[in-house]
Amino acid sequence: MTAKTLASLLNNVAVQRLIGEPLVPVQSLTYDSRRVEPGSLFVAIRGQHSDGHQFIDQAIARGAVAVVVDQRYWDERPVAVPVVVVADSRVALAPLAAAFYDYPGRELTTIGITGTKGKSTTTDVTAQLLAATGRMVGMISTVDFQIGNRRWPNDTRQSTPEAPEVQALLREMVTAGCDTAVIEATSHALSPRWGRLVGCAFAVAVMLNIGHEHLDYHGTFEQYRADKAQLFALLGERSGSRWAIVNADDPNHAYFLDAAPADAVRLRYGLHEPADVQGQILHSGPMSSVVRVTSPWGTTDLTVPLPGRFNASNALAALTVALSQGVALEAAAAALAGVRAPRGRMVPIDAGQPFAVIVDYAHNPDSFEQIFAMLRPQVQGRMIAVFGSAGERDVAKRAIQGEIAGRMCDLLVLTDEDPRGEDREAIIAQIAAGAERAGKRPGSGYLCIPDRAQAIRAAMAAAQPGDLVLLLGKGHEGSIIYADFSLPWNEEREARQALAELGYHRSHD
Ligand SMILES: CC(=O)N[C@H]1[C@@H](OP(=O)(O)OP(=O)(O)OC[C@H]2O[C@@H](n3ccc(=O)[nH]c3=O)[C@H](O)[C@@H]2O)O[C@H](CO)[C@@H](O)[C@@H]1O[C@H](C)C(=O)N[C@@H](C)C(=O)N[C@H](CCC(=O)O)C(=O)O
Repeated sequence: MTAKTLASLLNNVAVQRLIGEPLVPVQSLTYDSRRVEPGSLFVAIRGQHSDGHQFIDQAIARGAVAVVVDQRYWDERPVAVPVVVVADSRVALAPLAAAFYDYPGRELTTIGITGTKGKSTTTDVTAQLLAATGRMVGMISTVDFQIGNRRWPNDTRQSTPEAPEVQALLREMVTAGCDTAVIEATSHALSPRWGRLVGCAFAVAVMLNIGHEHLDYHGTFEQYRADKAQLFALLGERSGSRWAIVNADDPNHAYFLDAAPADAVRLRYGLHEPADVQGQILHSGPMSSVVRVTSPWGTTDLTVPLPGRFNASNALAALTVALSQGVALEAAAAALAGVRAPRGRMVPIDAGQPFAVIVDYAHNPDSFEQIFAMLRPQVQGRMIAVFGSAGERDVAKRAIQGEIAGRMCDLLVLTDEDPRGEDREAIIAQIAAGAERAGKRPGSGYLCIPDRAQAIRAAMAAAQPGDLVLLLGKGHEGSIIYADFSLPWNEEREARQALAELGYHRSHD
């Protein structure tokens, strides 16, 4: 980026005082002193573990040309470079970043997707759908980042990264020729306490569903809902057309529509309640579903190559976004039939075998409950689950996972997840204790096979036509961590390999 003056970055920032030269040129922007380079503006943030204000000297030593401090935490100590005192430095980060990167969101059709469940999948599916129908798409999701044809894993440990990362990615998208950005918008990111997505100039806001989650952060359900609804308020940053898209099946949908600017186009999609884009499930299986869609743009039958009714709803959300952006219904339906699940998220593995295989990242009691409850009604045969539990992490959950899986599945194959420094057999024994509580017995109800490759093979060998084999807990992760080494791992590839060994080779799923 070309240098900007400090003063030119402060337009939408609640500045209380500016001490020193306002026209100092700024070459980069960071909230981490360890990433400061000569010419950086360092934004000091008080966090949960440390206070960025303590690293101001370190930042200046590394070449920071100015600092932004939070009036609540700055001790007024003299600083050798210009200082901007703001009301809340965490909140200042997004407007600073948007200004620094020259508001790239305004040059894109920015699409924000929020909800409690299904954000990553819907973000990915929407990006795939728009790309397949001719858009040049960028994406920011928990699993991957994408700019045009380039895709790489999101290693930030955040679903919605901090504002400087978001704005830098959006600028890269513009430079690469993208016209559209699909952004997974978490409640943390949207919360006015953080406001990471301020400045994105959203053209489309999508609400998938609202459950009770993250109440430790938001305090109450009402606050959680209000924080998520910020996405719809952010449509107000956009000049020109904007769309507010909600799931009519969620009882909170009207609340979200109310948060959107009065002139935003409002669209509801739904499988059950009356909606503009109305879906009716004609068939729903463990690996795919067929949905009849009736909409102002016409009627068609949609093949959704993703497991579960829940994904039929997510697909309708993606379809509604595409329709709002002028994609013809038939073209959108054809593109949807070819989408893939994001890496490790409910990925059906179809090599032509007579039983279903799904790879998913589910690795805690909550996600176990959900995935089993969702898939159970769709499985004619038995449900076989392969999973483990992480070493050196939450010990209490192991037996609970075993108990839930024992209650809801027919056969469990207990194996390694990431044993780390712990005894792998001991972890498995703790899971097995939970399975025993649910009435499972070794041999008939559960098998203990620490070697994950062998465990997958044992599950496949046990599967009969109509059964479902669920491979859980690894998802997109690229390794199994042991005490002294990491075993490179690719669950999808391992599943395909195991199926190939049984004689099932079809690869174009
Ligand atoms: C728990 C939490 O909210 N953590 C966030 C927080 O970290 P923290 O409070 O621990 O930061 P800290 O270590 O105390 O440091 C405070 C400040 O000093 C800086 N620092 C620190 C050390 C140093 O040498 N120099 C320096 O400048 C840090 O860069 C930081 O700016 O501040 C960091 C910088 O802003 C965030 O990156 C970090 O997000 C972490 C990675 C995180 O996990 N956040 C979660 C809560 C999150 O954002 N989740 C949402 C939703 C997830 C969901 O829906 O499931 C998401 O969008 O991912």
